[in-house]
Amino acid sequence: MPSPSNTTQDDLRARSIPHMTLSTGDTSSMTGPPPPMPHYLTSEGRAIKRFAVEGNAIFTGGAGTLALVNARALLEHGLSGLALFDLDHSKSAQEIQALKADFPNARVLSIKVDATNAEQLGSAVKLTVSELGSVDILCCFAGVVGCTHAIDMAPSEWKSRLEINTTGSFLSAQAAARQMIAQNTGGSILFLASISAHRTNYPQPQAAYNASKAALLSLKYSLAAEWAVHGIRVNSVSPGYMDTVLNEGSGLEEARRTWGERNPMGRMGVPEELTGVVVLLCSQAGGYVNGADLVVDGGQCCF
Ligand SMILES: NC(=O)c1ccc[n+]([C@@H]2O[C@H](COP(=O)([O-])OP(=O)(O)OC[C@H]3O[C@@H](n4cnc5c(N)ncnc54)[C@H](O)[C@@H]3O)[C@@H](O)[C@H]2O)c1
Ligand SMILES: OC[C@@H](O)C(O)[C@H](O)CO
Repeated sequence: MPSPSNTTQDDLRARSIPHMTLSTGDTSSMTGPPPPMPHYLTSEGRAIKRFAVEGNAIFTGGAGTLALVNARALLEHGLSGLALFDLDHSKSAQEIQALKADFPNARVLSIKVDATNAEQLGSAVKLTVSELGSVDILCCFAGVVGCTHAIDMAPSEWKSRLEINTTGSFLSAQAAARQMIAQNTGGSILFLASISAHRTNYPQPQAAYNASKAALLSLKYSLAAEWAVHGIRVNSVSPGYMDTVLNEGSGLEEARRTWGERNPMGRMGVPEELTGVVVLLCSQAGGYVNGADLVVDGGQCCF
């Protein structure tokens, strides 16, 4: 595994734009030919489907509602192989069987992995590579929410939200990026942030969840900057209130009504409404999107 310990930001920048120095405005500083255009921008490549998804993808939280809907969308756009990492696949066994039946030409794996455990992640990435051949896309969907007033929150609850939502996403990205760098193929990494990273939710109190998701917005900048030199893009998606099990349950009936009323479109989102940006970020159409966060919330953040 390459060791980044002696690599500075300047080294990385020099390697990523080797054709020019870092002085501004003076075109005489161009010292060589510009790098070749990515193949999908060449005249030959323009004919290809820009929203085609190539290679193999890992989804953490892979038995969750949003993960399964978005994994299906990637398969519909050409994904070759899929590895669903989750603590518990039993609750979604039927949906996973349906994916396998609907895409008989794709390989679909379910692997029990705790996304907060670096060792388990490393082993699961190795298993994915031995079964599918490569890791080209990582979508970090593992996440947990909880509604507790900050004043009452136990340290254990605070730590648990950050451990799964933030640390888990970082460790998953690190494990996948190590593999992508070893392959020398580049790749796309996606964090599931939330509008909770941008705004405080109303009416439910969820300070720990919000902080854990806001950290992902910062993390994707750092990783996008560090790993672009390896052809790895790192972005995030911030959904608003989507109608999934995460937002069901006793005590949330009133909140669900409020979320709809405070949305310019007057409703929560349905999981399929997230797939457009996920396909974009995982396909060549998103080839120059790096370090970005795309909000999909029906306008909830307008107010
Ligand atoms: N549903 C929404 O409205 C909404 C909005 C914004 C962001 N999100 C985010 O989207 C992601 C998916 O949400 P969802 O609605 O599909 O929820 P979900 O509960 O259906 O899916 C989450 C999955 O993560 C898994 N998981 C939890 N901890 C894990 C761990 N340590 N290791 C591996 N897997 C683990 C769970 O088993 C579950 O299958 C979450 O990160 C959530 O915070 C959801
Ligand atoms: O902010 C929207 C989501 O992150 C989340 O679904 C919600 O806040 C959980 O109650």
